[in-house]
Amino acid sequence: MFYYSGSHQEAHYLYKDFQGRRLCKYQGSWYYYNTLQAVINFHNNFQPQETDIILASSPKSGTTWLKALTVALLERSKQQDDDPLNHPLRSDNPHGIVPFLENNLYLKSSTPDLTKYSSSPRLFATHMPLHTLKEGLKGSPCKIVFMCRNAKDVLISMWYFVCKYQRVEASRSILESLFESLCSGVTFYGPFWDQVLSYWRGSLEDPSRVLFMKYEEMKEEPYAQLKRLAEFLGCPFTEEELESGSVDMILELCSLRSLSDLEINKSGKNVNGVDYKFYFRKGEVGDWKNHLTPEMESRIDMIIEEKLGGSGLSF
Ligand SMILES: Nc1ncnc2c1ncn2[C@@H]1O[C@H](COP(=O)(O)OS(=O)(=O)O)[C@@H](OP(=O)(O)O)[C@H]1O
Repeated sequence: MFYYSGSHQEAHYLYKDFQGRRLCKYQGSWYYYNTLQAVINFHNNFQPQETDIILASSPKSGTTWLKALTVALLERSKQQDDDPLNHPLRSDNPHGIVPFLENNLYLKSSTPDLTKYSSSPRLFATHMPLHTLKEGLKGSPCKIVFMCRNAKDVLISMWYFVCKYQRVEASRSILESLFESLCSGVTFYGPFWDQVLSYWRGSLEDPSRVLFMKYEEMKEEPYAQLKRLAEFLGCPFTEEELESGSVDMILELCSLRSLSDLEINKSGKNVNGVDYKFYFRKGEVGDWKNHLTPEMESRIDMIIEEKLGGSGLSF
């Protein structure tokens, strides 16, 4: 058992993930040890600004897409020239532009280059649940956007990602291990349901501060959802922009096909050495139907009913 003495909270090494890596529980969520250290660093060192924007999500829920869309929205007022080739999304992956708050590489630095969006508003991302995020924000009223995705598609997306990253075949046994972890709640940043519910409730309590978005709705009605995001962030599209097709241009720039076609996303890597191309796959709703057995489907459905029933949130 591991006791984290630098905090009033206890963190226990209680479980191992499907690869045998130890996970510690902290404030109700499971972290690898190095991420837990980064969360503590965030709590201790982060200096929020009121205008900061935090993009939150569960892993494999559309984080890359949300980052790209938000960068593109904010870039409208920052672009110094009209040359589309100078757009930051053409020379860097969204993960290179919007750093995670729980990233030791940034937060341990004595002169932290926290974000390429270092002028107001700064942009950050996180997979932490809302209560853990709020502790580091220290009462700052910054805006938080959460992207949620159907748990079954998240599972399949994670399966493919992990296998590509580990350079192993996407076998049924790995899928079954990930499935068991999802159901037991012992997943990196999990339990999935608790994390999603924290933001769902936060958005109901304070809709001007927490925007709850769904990957499936983004796919279904991208135009309306992008306008919704822009309005929430305080940078709505003007009539002129709407007439000139600005919404569609941003959606096209941030589409999976356009982003994954860029050289940076074909050959680049993130600060942890992960190939950027691994962040792009099919981007489909319902791909789980091709992979989960009826038994797996009904077990997840039962857990969703048990955990989310009565909350008003459904997938
Ligand atoms: N631009 C864009 N549009 C739509 N969908 C996209 C986009 N970029 C990435 N994706 C799909 O999102 C899945 C990866 O999730 P994340 O970006 O949350 O991954 S991560 O948590 O940041 O590692 C993964 O989903 P799956 O295809 O189902 O695996 C990606 O393909």
